[in-house]
Amino acid sequence: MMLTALGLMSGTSLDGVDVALIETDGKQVKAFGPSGYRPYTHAERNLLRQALTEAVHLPQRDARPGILAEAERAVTLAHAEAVAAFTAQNRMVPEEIDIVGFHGQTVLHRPERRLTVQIGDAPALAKLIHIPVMHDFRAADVEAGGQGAPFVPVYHRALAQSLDRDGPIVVVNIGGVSNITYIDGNDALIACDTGPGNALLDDFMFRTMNQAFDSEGKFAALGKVNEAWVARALALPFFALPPPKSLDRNDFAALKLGDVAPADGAATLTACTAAAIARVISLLPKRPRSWIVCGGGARNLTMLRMLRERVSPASVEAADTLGWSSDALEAQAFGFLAARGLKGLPLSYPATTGVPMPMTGGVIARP
Ligand SMILES: Nc1ncnc2c1ncn2[C@@H]1O[C@H](COP(=O)(O)OP(=O)(O)OP(=O)(O)O)[C@@H](O)[C@H]1O
Ligand SMILES: CC(=O)N[C@H]1[C@@H]2OC[C@@H](O2)[C@@H](O)[C@@H]1O[C@H](C)C(=O)O
Repeated sequence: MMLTALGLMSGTSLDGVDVALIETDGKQVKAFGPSGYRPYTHAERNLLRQALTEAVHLPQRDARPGILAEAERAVTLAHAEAVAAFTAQNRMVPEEIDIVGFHGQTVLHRPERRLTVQIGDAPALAKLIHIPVMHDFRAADVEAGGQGAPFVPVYHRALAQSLDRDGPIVVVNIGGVSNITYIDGNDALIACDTGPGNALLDDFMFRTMNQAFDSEGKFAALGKVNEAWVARALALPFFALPPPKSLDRNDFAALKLGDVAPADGAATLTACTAAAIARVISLLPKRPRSWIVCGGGARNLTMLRMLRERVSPASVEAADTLGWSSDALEAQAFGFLAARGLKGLPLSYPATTGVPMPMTGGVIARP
């Protein structure tokens, strides 16, 4: 049975809520619907940054001490507004949407402690938008000993099935953190986080240039890469670990550039992200022939160039050039995952998160 699923994603970049509609049976994507975006206000972004700091000490996933309760209310309301604006703009009524996939906002990710925390009140959201809401996608996986991330690989696989090209293919998501899905026919689905995405670069641009990000990678294009610094960063043990593996947004926050010219710093951090993605090649069964890039990093032309240089002679394309949506892809993925969760299909596998057996997940809150 085909479902109309609305995915809601608030990623580690803390920029806003992505909304996307898809029609799917949880196996194939019948159609992409419209998508939308509700940016966080400055106040909300600050609140989320504080929540991330406070979450470091969380003992369990349902605890909301201090500012976390306020941050959770803000996340829930921002998502309710995002859905209301989306349905109004597309002249839809709640009855036309079968299920909402609500990722929430990750504030802490510590799979080694069997702990991953996404804030957002799904029962409250369901009541506000009058649609059943699936949430807590990562919890069952982490409880069973999995990494709890990445979760988009099953969606990457569904999209890649419609492509007519020789494998292996890698789909790369460059968000706050970067992750990859390796697809080689029906035989292999391997996934992991690869290292930093845009988060270190965004934080650096904010500190040195008072800008939220390096638009199109124009600033990094003016700088010189400190290759020795990149090589030292990539010597950290995480990069040599085989997949599956995952990261918290702030796992590399201690990587400091020291005293550098801002453009050189931006170039070096951009190169670090590209090099960390390319580093995964030696951990995969075969050398990928084709790289498809999605997430906000796909708009960073310097990032794409640096990745191209490092994975050559394989091709590197932005997902949009294939008719996929770089921006809406993760939100679509959580709509797709909600449909899979409703049907009891696996969301994660031993080779995507390290969970001992294919695992379904998600919890439903009804209005
Ligand atoms: N035009 C652009 N030029 C360069 N970089 C951009 C552009 N637009 C967005 N980005 C980068 O992409 C980031 C947002 O990416 P995205 O929305 O994929 O992240 P996310 O979903 O929050 O993260 P994650 O995948 O880690 O959950 C921005 O913070 C910025 O660094
Ligand atoms: C714990 C968590 O929220 N992880 C995010 C983060 O952002 C990118 C990368 O790290 C990925 O593992 C994951 O998001 C995507 C949507 C995923 O689960 O596939």
